[in-house]
Amino acid sequence: VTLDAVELRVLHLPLVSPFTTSFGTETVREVIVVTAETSDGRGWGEVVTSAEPYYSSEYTQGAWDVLSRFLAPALLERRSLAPEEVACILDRVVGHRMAKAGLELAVIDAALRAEGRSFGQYLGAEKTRVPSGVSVGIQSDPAALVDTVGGYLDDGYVRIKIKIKPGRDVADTAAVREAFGSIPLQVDANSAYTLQDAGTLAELDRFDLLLIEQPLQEDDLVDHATLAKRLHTPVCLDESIVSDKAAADALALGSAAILNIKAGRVGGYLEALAIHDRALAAGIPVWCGGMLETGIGRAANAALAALPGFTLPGDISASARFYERDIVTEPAVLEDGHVRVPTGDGIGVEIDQAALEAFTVQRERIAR
Ligand SMILES: O=C(O)CCC(=O)N[C@@H](C(=O)O)c1ccccc1
Repeated sequence: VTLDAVELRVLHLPLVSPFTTSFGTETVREVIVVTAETSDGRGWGEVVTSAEPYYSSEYTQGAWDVLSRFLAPALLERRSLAPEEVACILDRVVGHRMAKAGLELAVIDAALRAEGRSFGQYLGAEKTRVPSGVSVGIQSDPAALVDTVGGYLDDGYVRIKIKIKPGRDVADTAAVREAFGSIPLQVDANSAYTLQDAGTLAELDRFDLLLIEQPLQEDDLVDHATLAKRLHTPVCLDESIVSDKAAADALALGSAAILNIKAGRVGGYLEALAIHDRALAAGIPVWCGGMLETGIGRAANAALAALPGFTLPGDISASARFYERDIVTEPAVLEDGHVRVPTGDGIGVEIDQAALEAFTVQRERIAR
């Protein structure tokens, strides 16, 4: 494609309910939508940063700055480029993986729409729908957690993930097990523990969990391997897996038995595909993580989750789990516990321009 301009928009999307994790509470999702304007038409991508750098070092205004001053200009300098070249062209910039991922998806989407090819077909998707897991934030107390989980089970979600942190872990997990029996259940600590908490984490072994996600810090690959030897519950990594190289190191060290793959966290869907292929070859199950995506990222994630190595339900919930109004004309819906893989050209969703305008709080167009 020949890239003529890149448009950046910061959106503020109100969440239907506060979302609390071990690093804080979000009530409004601040996200960047990237539009690639090419000679063959437009494509869309999404930067999955939060307003604050609490999940990782990236945050929305930082992503905005690096996209505006470095990443978009680097692509615009090229007369024409193939989507597969984007990561390499942006490699000069260190880090800023979520920003890079959003820009890469917009270019891929534009190229595929022009070719009349779906993102699922491009990645090698093998399913037409994917099982939908739901991520449940930390609630006011275990009883409230049970109520919230009950609601999502009634909606049909096939897997429950609850957030935990020190003091809100064993009792909460016990309450969910007590109320709902042997439903597929996993916990996500978002790095809230240290090796000293191994005893507490070992208490979770009695709940027959699918996995415990990211108990320690992002750069604790060796400590996660040490912890894994003391737990029966499989350790899954999220924040630590920032690239295919990090995935290789984590598997070599025994830091993780399962991987959560998020295209934004690793720098793009092509890097995510490489990690999928590596895990598949190693017999390591993977699942698709979520970053409260709008319909743009949600559609792309559904295609990614349809690859053969994604054998565990991902955090691909219905759009309505987070948003009253999405920015695509066909928000993801839950049908019999599954979300459809879009079959249209590119990521297979159309932008609801009115909604996009309504939620836009900042906009910039960077032309060649
Ligand atoms: O279903 C979703 O989109 C949210 C899944 C989820 O829990 N995301 C968590 C995470 O740690 O994975 C998150 C929330 C906010 C910001 C970053 C990450």
